[in-house]
Amino acid sequence: MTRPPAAPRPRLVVLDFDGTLADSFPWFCSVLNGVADRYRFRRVEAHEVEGLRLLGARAIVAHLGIPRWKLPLIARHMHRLAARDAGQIALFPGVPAMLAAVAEAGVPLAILSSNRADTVRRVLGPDNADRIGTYACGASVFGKARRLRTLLARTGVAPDRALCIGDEIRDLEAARALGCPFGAVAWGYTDSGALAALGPEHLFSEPAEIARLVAGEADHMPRLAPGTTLVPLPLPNGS
Ligand SMILES: O=C(O)COP(=O)(O)O
Repeated sequence: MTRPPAAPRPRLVVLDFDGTLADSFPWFCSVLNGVADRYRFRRVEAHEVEGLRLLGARAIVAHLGIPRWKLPLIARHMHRLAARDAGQIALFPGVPAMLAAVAEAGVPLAILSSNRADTVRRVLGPDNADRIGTYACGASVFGKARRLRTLLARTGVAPDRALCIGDEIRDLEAARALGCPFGAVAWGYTDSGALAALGPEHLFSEPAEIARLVAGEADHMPRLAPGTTLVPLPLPNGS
């Protein structure tokens, strides 16, 4: 049996932050119900968490009964709390080595996050932060596609050579909207089976796999079926 040809090496790796590089889900759960009380949306009981990890952000927002107009206020408050608590949030094991290996392979790194750039840099620490060429931070919850479009335009990288990596369905949707390949990580906020069901080009089970793929050593990664083409989706309104 012949193997599918290895994908061309990416010219840019675009990383999500929370749930992809930063292990912030325990912190997120610890502050969520306080934010729910303050902004009057549904509290989340411990037994609901696994079910919510199967859903995309739109479905979670609907489940919590959050009206669209409140979302930017809630996100801004959450990001203030994250800035306050940045010292409690750690990177996933293997992330610093992955960033170093990708940088060593000569492939530029960008971060595309809804979180604030100052918080992202603090959690990364100075050595890791210096490896990131571009910070596209502060995207609205559903505004990542627009940020990604700007990032691609600024860097001049063709969408099919920009490998986007994230842990949420909205990360995958942003990549698809621009026609970028997407690698889902199995260690983040969204359940890995729910991400796999959407047919990401790659599914990573540990950060070292990202480095191996980018360095061109891994043509065994799960891929879309041969013949599947990436069709850019229209950008959702307001994103
Ligand atoms: O802080 C958030 O709202 C989520 O951040 P992310 O975009 O890095 O996942």
